[in-house]
Amino acid sequence: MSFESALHSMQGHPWITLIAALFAYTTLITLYNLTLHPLAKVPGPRLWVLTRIPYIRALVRGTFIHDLERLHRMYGPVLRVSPNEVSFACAEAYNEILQPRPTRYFQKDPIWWDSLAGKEKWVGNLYGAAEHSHARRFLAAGFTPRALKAQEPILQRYANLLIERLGEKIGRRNSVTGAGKHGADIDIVPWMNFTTFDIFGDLSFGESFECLQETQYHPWISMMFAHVKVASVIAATTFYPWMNWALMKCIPKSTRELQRRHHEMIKDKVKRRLNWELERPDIMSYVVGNGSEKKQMGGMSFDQLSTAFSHLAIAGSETTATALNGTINYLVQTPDKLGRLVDEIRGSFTNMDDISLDSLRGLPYLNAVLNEGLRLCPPIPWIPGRLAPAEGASACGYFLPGGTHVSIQSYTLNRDPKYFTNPKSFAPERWLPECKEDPHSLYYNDNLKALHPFAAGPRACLAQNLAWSEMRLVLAKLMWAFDFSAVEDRQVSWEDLRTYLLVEKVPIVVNIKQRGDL
Ligand code: HEM
Repeated sequence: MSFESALHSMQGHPWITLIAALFAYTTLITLYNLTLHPLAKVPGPRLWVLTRIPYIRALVRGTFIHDLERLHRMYGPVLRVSPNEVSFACAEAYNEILQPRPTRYFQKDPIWWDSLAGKEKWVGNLYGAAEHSHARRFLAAGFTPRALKAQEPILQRYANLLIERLGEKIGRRNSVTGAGKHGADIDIVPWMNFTTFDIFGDLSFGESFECLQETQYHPWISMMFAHVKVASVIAATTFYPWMNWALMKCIPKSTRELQRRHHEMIKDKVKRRLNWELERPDIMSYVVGNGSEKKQMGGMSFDQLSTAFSHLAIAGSETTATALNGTINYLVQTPDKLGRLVDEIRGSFTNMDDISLDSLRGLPYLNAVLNEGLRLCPPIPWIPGRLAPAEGASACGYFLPGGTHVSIQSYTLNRDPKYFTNPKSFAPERWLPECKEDPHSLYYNDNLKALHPFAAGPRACLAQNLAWSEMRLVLAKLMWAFDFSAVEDRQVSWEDLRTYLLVEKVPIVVNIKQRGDL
């Protein structure tokens, strides 16, 4: 049959025509994506290159970082993960993508950042360079080393409260079970979150979330955790507007109402804080001024200020808590490292009250342990959502046409043997200065500069000083006051945890007892 007669016989059969047209379209798109597309030379698995479905499936199932690690190991550090998205697992990407040049600015991708943060803008999702740096300047003053020094009493108060409450819990458990010197098996995950949320609440609103006091999550925090999982699904579907529309329709009215009420609660907290006449060197004071010297709120409206602080609460608490959870989980599974850390802390201080932020900065093993914890358990395991500039740009040797979606896989990179010897082992020693000076050291060739848990460039984490201070203080006081050990049959493998933008919460149960020698 000739082509004309085939066409002729289709007339009067609209379904056949439709199916043939779809088939022809799909074949052309497939051929284009594989051969003529500007990203055709970037390696990647066929199914991912041709459609976004495997990508969305991985996000929804929480296996994204593990799937991408596996694919990067197969295809290399630059990977095409959908028709128009490239994932990078090479250290240069932090510089080439996150450090803007006059002719090259990878802006944040609204697909990701609007779904994560909502339409109301704050520093995390202001896309233009100028508006972002304006907003960041106002907040940054509250996170400088000088500001932190003034905030230290607040950090100390909650670290001490954590030790007190844990001590009570161990005591109560022992009196019930009669376990005495065996201590108690405790899930540390909520405890780390209680502490970091309470610190952030006090530093921002002048009132904690009372988690340590009540030994339970504030309902607002539970809702935020649930939202992060949902946001990951929402972000995944935003690539297909119809899918996103359908999903949004499925969100029950009651959930929207809950969100609205919680937003109102944050507004109330901000309102109360704004009415203070007290001089107080907290984060909010740098934005709104102190006492009678109220400023212009950094040019922000009241709603913007509330939105900013409601996002900061999660950016600033969940991340630090995850790093601590992951680090303690690795520590109890490596008793020799745990012992060395305990010796360093207990050998450096006579009283717990002597432990100060200044003194902790100089403890080499503590800092090495935390760097290693951040390497293996990065609280933000991948830097999602950047867009190649309209004129296109190169990164890690590949040209990316304008509008290409890009991301950096920190989790994959941190476990790459090219950068770290025995990459899956928890080895704080690699961070000690003596390893870098001794060519016989196992870790001499490690590329420590490949680690960027706080990202890089003008949008790098605004509060690295605060995060480091909290992590050092909480870990040091825990090690000073208690003896930790693993609980048989309750060990968690960090590599098995699912990730929905943030790492899933599973109980990390460890044995804690009052230190015996006090
Ligand atoms: C261990 C703890 C923390 C880690 C690993 C961490 C990591 C990061 C990373 C990777 C980014 C960049 C995200 C991106 O651009 O895609 C970021 C941004 C940010 N972080 Fe953190 N963070 C931590 C703690 C905190 C704390 C305690 C706060 C505040 C109280 C905070 C506030 C912010 C803010 C405001 C941004 C956005 C900065 C901007 O867009 O200019 N973070 N953080």
